[in-house]
Amino acid sequence: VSPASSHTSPDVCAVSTSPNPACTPKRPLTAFQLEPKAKVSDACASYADLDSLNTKLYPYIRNLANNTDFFSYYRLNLYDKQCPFWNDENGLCGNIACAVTTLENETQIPQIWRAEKLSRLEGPKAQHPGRKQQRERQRPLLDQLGAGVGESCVVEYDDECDDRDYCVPEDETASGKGDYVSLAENPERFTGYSGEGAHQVWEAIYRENCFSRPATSGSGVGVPGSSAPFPALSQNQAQAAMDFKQVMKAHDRQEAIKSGSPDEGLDDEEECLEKRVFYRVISGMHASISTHLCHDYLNQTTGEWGPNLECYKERLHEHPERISNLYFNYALVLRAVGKLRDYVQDYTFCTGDSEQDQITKDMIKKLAGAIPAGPQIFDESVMFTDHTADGISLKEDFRNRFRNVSRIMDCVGCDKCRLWGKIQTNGFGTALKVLFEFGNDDAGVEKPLLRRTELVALINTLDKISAAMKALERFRNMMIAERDGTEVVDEASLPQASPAEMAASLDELDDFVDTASNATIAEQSLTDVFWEEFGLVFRAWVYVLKSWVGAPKKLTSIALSELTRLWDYWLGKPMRPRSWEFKGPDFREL
Ligand SMILES: Cc1cc2nc3c(=O)[nH]c(=O)nc-3n(C[C@H](O)[C@H](O)[C@H](O)COP(=O)(O)OP(=O)(O)OC[C@H]3O[C@@H](n4cnc5c(N)ncnc54)[C@H](O)[C@@H]3O)c2cc1C
Repeated sequence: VSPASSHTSPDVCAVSTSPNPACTPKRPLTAFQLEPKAKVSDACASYADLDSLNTKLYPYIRNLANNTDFFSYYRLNLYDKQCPFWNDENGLCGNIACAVTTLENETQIPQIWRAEKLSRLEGPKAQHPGRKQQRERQRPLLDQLGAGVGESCVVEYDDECDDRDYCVPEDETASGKGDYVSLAENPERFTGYSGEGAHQVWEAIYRENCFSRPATSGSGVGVPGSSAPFPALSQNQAQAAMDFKQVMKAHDRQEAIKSGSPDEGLDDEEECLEKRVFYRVISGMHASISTHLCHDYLNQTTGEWGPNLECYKERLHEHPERISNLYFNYALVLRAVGKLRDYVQDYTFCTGDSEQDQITKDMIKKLAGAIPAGPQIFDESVMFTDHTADGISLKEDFRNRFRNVSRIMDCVGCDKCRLWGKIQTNGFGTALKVLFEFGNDDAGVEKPLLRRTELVALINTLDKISAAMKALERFRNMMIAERDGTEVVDEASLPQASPAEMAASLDELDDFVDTASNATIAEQSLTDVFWEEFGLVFRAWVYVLKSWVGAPKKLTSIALSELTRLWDYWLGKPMRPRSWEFKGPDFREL
């Protein structure tokens, strides 16, 4: 299956089973849905809500992830695990030499820019200490990460596995305890990893983990069964949900017939919310990775790092559904972090270092407290309400498949990509664990323990999505500047804070928490809607007028460009590529 065909969004069953009125029924995904006020489908907040929340939280999340010892080091087994899915013998390419080869003419570019070099981990590393050293707790990492690092915040004390995990725990094997690496020194950015190796991994992630029909469960690790639809809803609600599902299916079928594509998969009753959510998590993670690599891109001509607008256009701007999936992930992970508010109260972040422990705890408590409580952003309670006939729950199937994705990460042939791939799958796994195993805020549910690596992965995953949303904002400004021929007004680069600045940012968040705790995501009044529509119409008029005014200049440059091409042709030279194209208007430009 080619990547393109296997990755079309399985958004075929827009089931609105949600009892939460803030969750609107889902429409098929189009660019229209990226209008700021539109709700992110399957989540409960709009793009604008999430953007404004992120503007407040972003510097704070950055600080937490990058400037606390607890959250800026990660333990993982990066080198000793074999890809369990393929090897060279069966003809599929899975080794590093094969995967990291795609910069053209590697030998002619300076060593430092070569993919192999770019993909390597940097900074200090420390080996996981033995149990005896852990027990003594006096600098158990023997200063390997540097003298200034609070080691009691970084070391993960070995404990038992929990069968409610969504990921393969990093300390799974007795022999491979892994290394500690600095996340701040290994930012997620362009590495040059691409080609067959990278595609194979993405394909495996999408293909091996797509939920199959009950009768053909062979490809994944889980065993999907047939689920009874909507047993947790009242009869009327269930009927309404079924009716809605039928209407959406009929619509999708019509669309498929119109577009001439086969009706494959549309009759699959089992293709619903949870399965779509699974796809969206993966695709949103892929979109976040693409955003980071386009935003922190190496220009191999100048040797400078910076945003690459063409990369953004190709991978994201032209695929609004990918951007939508990234926003969806933000809503999901944010909701999970918000749910940790009470949990972290008694959590020990740094054994023996009460000052650092308190700072870290305060920061995460404030962050969790600033996230609107309840299902205003994401309502997990509508998921996993049904059970399969043979007792295997959809949740278990979902969990198994997620574990499989985290195993596939061992097949990534670039160290830095593997590091961030593993962290993010662990981060999403932890978010799912918190959402679906922690009960709802109260309820006396016994909460499973979260390992240090899980918390670190969760916060760093949130940091990655949050930074990706900021990068997308910057790209949007660059697009507008390119269109209008103006300069981009660049925001300050990412914050690097000292402890004093961190304390100040705590105060700022305090103010925000006060406002946020009273606020709900506001329902719009009729007047708001009127002015919003009015503004839209007005901006559309201005847009059309501007286009008319700019038309003579544009037509002249098109004519010139075509004449130059004709001249090339006349001289028998290779024709230079067209510098213009036809494009419909984009709602985001309004
Ligand atoms: C786990 C992992 C981590 C990586 N981390 C990095 C990194 O840190 N830095 C770096 O430079 N490279 C990284 N890569 C490589 C990078 O993701 C791309 O594979 C590479 O840049 C080649 O890009 P491409 O344009 O060929 O398409 P790819 O991104 O490889 O995508 C393959 C196909 O998937 C589909 N697709 C793309 N995006 C989406 C989406 N969001 N949702 C659904 N379908 C989609 C498209 O059909 C596309 O043709 C990583 C790869 C993996 C597997």
